Amino acid sequence: MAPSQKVKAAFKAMKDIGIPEEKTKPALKKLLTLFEKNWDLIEEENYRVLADTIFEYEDSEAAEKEKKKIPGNVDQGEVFEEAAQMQDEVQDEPERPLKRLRLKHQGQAAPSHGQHSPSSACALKTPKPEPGEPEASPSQQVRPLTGPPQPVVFTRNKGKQPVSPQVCQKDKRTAPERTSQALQIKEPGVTPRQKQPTLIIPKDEPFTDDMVSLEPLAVVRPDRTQKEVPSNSTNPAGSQAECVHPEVSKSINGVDKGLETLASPSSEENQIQEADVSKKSPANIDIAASSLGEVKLSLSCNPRPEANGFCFPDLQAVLKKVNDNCLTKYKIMDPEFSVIKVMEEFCEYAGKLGTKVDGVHQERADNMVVVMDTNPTSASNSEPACVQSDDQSVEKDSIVADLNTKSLVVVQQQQQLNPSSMQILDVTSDITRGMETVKVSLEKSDCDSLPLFHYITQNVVAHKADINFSLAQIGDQDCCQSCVGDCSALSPLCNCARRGGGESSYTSDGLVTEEFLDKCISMVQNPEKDYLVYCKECPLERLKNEDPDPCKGHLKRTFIKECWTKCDCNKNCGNRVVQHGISHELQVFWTGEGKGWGLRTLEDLPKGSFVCEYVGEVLTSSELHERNLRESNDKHSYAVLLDTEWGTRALKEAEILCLDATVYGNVARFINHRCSDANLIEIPVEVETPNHHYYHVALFTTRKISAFEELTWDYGVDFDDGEHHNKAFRCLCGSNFCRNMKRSSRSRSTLTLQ
Ligand SMILES: C[S@@+](CC[C@H](N)C(=O)[O-])C[C@H]1O[C@@H](n2cnc3c(N)ncnc32)[C@H](O)[C@@H]1O
Repeated sequence: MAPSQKVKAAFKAMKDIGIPEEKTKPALKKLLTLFEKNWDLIEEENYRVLADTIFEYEDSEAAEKEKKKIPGNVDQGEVFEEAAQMQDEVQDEPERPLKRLRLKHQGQAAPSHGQHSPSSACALKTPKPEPGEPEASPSQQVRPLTGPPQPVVFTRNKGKQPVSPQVCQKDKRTAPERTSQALQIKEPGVTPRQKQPTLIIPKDEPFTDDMVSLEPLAVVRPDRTQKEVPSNSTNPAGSQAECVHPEVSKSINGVDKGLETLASPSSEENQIQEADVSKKSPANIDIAASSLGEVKLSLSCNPRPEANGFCFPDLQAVLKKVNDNCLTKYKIMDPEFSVIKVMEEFCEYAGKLGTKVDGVHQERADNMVVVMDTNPTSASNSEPACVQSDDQSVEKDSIVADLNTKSLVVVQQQQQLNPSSMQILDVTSDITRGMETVKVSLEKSDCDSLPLFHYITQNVVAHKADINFSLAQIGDQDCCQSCVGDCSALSPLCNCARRGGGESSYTSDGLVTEEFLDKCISMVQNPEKDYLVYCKECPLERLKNEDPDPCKGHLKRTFIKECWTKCDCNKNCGNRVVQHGISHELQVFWTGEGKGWGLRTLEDLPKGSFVCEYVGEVLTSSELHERNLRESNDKHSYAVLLDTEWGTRALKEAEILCLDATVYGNVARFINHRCSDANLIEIPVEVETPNHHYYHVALFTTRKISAFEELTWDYGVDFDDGEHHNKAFRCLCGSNFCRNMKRSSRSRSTLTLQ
């Protein structure tokens, strides 16, 4: 062929692959000079060397342009756009395969694609088709690419051998998987003998659930103008034998929406918290966490700027170097120190701080106190019949009575309470942990010293307290089976309402009637008058002394009888108040008056309002006595004595019941004492029992109370009873009628804080 025809043929070959004449011309000139017009060399492999030369010109032009760009101004979006563009080019420009082929020569990203093109300089192996891997057919010229740009790894072409991309060794997928991702690019006009190389683009790492559920917490990126670097591999340092994938960080990818980003300040903006660090930073650190506790820590190590390529060195060697460095640099004395241990600790603390207990994250510890799930009494006693209505499961077999939600629950002892099982309680918002229908907040100050206790909403029976009862015990006279609707509005009164002294105890507003209330107040304030009964041999005195003192007298109280399960009236009947629980906003606060914590109302309360029940463990007076002997050092006392059927017969100690709110209690355990003119009064309320052996201690307002007033209750403490094993506190109630100052010889009330 004449030289002019050879030139024409060269132009045509280039034109076929989309290269215009003006680009071909200088390259061809250069080659003719270089090869001394040896056209064979130029024509070889369908003018391969010519195409390469043209691309080299192109690339050096692009490199020139790159140099003019200001480094560091590339954002993640751009990076991705460019990377995605590169993929698009693979898809959209099959007519320019040689450009891709040329990349493998360099082992680096083409400057025209920016510094973000994935590449590796250490991929030197000749391609080995995977066993069973079918060769891509010409029809597979373009494969649809999804997701981030993937690395294409090439073997270096020495001399004039056809170059082929090599599947990275890291790609351990099965042959069929790879096949489906294979991309063959056919150069136009290529004869079978001149078969073009097949570009095999490694598939994405298998897309697993854990990847989906990971979201970057923080992306610490150094200079983005630096080259994307390969991630880890355990190749020996300096080995050029194997290549590694330049990973495309999922954090850059910006996928995985809707996943938990713990450290992200804003969930609206792509949930990536990004910290720019010095351009000289040697690493990218991505930390991603899922709500399942998985944490993915991704370190991308940037090679030194002068590096021409990068292969990850021996991981052990790196770890050793870091360990040694830490030991000296941070003056760590422990020779056992290791970076891996630090990472384990990272996981440990992430687990601890991220663990939800009772729906509350532990990291919100500022506002929390730890409630220790312990009950020394229960733990020290192996009696099987313990009652617990806290959030522990209830064994049906052991329920003594079929009770409604607000009544006593008797269950088999579930387990010994373990002091190590801690509960986190967000006490500032609600010390009841949602157990009451209203929140009981805690004023934030000094909440650390809030005593540890189990919040319960109804009494629980301790070991020996004998309060077995059943529906069968409730006779027709003890309930209202023919009532419909609201019993408090009935005339004549129903059986239940009448039991409160012939008058209805409640108004239609759910307040204790004025008359009933005044009677109760008078009873407590002037007990000597009419309401005391005396035992021949007082069991309480017997507990204190073998040679008992004479009975000091017990109040003969007036009870409220509420309708209950066996009654046919409406569940919202006006004769059901206490059983519905707390309905006013209350707050536990630090009194700062030497009395410790106290309770106050956050809303105005009219006279006769039900505030709360005094709830605790039901135990016998002898059990309480033993308990007090054992734990005599407690700062505060939380036990009250229940009245019983005093005067009707000789009572045994086991029949006298007490409520102890030391370990299990409700908000009432914070109510402080005030002598005589307290703004609350306790009224015994009969709900599920037809007798007065066991009942509910309900606290009602004695007058109108303004919001933020402290709620107080006259415990009926006899400050002169020096013989009592549990010394009464020095009263700081501030009342003009304080018995502690006057040392009055008032008789001991039947409801006495022990
Ligand atoms: C049922 S607790 C009341 C809540 C208690 N203030 C607290 O911080 O847990 C009863 C204890 O509170 C203290 N207390 C109650 N009223 C008091 C008063 N008027 N003067 C001094 N201390 C009082 C006593 O230590 C008493 O044993």
